[in-house]
Amino acid sequence: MRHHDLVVIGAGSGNAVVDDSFADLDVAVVEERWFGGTCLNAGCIPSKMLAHTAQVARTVAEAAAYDVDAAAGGLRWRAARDRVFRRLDAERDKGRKGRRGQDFVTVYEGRARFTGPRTLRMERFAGGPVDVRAAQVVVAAGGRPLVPPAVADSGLPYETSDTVMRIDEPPRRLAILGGGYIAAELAEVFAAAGSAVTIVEKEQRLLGPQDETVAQRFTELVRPRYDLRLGREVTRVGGSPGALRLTLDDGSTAEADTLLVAVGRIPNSDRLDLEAAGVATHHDGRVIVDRHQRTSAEGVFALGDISSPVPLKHVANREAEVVAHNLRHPDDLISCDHEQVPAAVFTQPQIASVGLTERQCRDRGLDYAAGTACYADTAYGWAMEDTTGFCKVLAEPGSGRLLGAHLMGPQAATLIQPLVVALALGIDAATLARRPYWIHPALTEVVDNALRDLDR
Ligand SMILES: Cc1cc2nc3c(=O)[nH]c(=O)nc-3n(C[C@H](O)[C@H](O)[C@H](O)COP(=O)(O)OP(=O)(O)OC[C@H]3O[C@@H](n4cnc5c(N)ncnc54)[C@H](O)[C@@H]3O)c2cc1C
Ligand SMILES: NC(=O)c1ccc[n+]([C@@H]2O[C@H](COP(=O)([O-])OP(=O)(O)OC[C@H]3O[C@@H](n4cnc5c(N)ncnc54)[C@H](O)[C@@H]3O)[C@@H](O)[C@H]2O)c1
Repeated sequence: MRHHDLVVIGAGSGNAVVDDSFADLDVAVVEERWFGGTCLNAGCIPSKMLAHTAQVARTVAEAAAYDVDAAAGGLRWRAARDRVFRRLDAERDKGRKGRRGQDFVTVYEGRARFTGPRTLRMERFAGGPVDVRAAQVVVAAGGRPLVPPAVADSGLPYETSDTVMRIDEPPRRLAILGGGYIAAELAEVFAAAGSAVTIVEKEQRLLGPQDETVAQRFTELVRPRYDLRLGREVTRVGGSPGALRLTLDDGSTAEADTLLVAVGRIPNSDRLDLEAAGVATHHDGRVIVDRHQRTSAEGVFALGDISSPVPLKHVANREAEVVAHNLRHPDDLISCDHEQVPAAVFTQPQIASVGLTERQCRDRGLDYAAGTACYADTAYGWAMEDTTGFCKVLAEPGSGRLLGAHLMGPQAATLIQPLVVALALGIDAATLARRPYWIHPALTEVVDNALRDLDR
């Protein structure tokens, strides 16, 4: 049996664990699909590159609002897709080649599964299986799209975020199952590319877990753009490939050429024979880790979507830093928390949040105040002719301790960062508003105004 000092399962965020400080060890990385993982190949990065492209198309289409004459020629899908994936596929290949070129790293291309405590079988695509034993293992195998039985059992074709961004033509009619992150972002991409979009979401609002004002206003803003079927689920997928007929739970129907399934993701823990390794999981399939990212099995760590309560890339990256340190420093372990993780939805308008929502404040019985400000009341908001953007800041009355912040509007994902820093460092609302200067007339004034609104 082959021995390695360290085996990393999954070359997404797991790949970031291994740097030159591991060069004195015998390291193995096993990857069954694509170097760079979901983020690079089918997630954050292509979706944002396409979302930005959609935004450019929309800016051109709305240029008249700024007294600019522009000919809206539409989005050339194939060209945009090829531009995006030419770059990203090259990055993937560079990452793979770089790893293969390191003499302290063995790359296994294939699927890993446990056969016992810290022992694994590498089912290689070429060359047959290899059994290995490792002193330490990092499980970073991520997750995959969840496909409900009504779709899976239909025998009809469907797309997921793994495939839809690489299709040859935008569908004339796209139905999206789910109204969360992926639906919100990719609906805009395909609408800009010319698709008529129907969204079927089981809750009454899109982006339900967002702060209630955000979810409500976003849903209303996009209502004229899409055929929204809210509070509905699909009970049957019928028709034929390219001419699908979705039957919803109220008996209504929706016709589509293509169905995109975006109802959440599940961890890949069920494909690793974790029981053999003594690695325990939560009921939802996530690997159980302590705050040092250690699993229930000695010498086995986990990180990213396979274990995280917050399946986002910046969280996976932070966890990878923690694991990289802890592998090398067993007597000086570091940890990460998931308390105040910011998140953004890259839609038009953008959405960003950190900390508690108003509902969470109420559910926890917290006394809180809300300060709000509109983009339309700032000079740069005037420049942008913005009429819908806002910032809401939640704080403890008296102390001004920040509890949460929610923005919807242009550049929200960037504007929220001072609030993220303040929450992380325990800076109260009044200090954040009054101590630093806020550049005039930048969009950041909407954040300053929301903080000052808490005093009124
Ligand atoms: C469409 C989309 C958009 C997103 N946008 C954002 C965003 O804007 N911002 C953000 O923060 N997050 C975003 N995310 C989430 C983000 O992509 C994930 O949180 C992140 O990629 C998780 O990293 P990971 O390393 O845990 O998993 P992954 O990146 O999925 O990596 C896991 C790797 O393990 C491999 N693997 C799995 N099982 C095995 C096995 N048995 N043997 C060998 N290899 C295996 C897989 O092939 C994969 O390459 C998005 C996700 C999607 C789907
Ligand atoms: N900008 C970002 O950070 C970003 C972008 C895309 C994806 N992601 C990550 O990927 C994950 C997966 O994204 P997602 O959009 O698939 O999941 P999601 O959890 O964001 O949204 C899923 C939606 O589907 C609905 N739903 C569930 N079952 C349904 C059913 N049977 N019928 C109709 N609706 C149903 C849910 O109510 C929910 O609104 C996200 O949770 C996030 O972690 C992040």
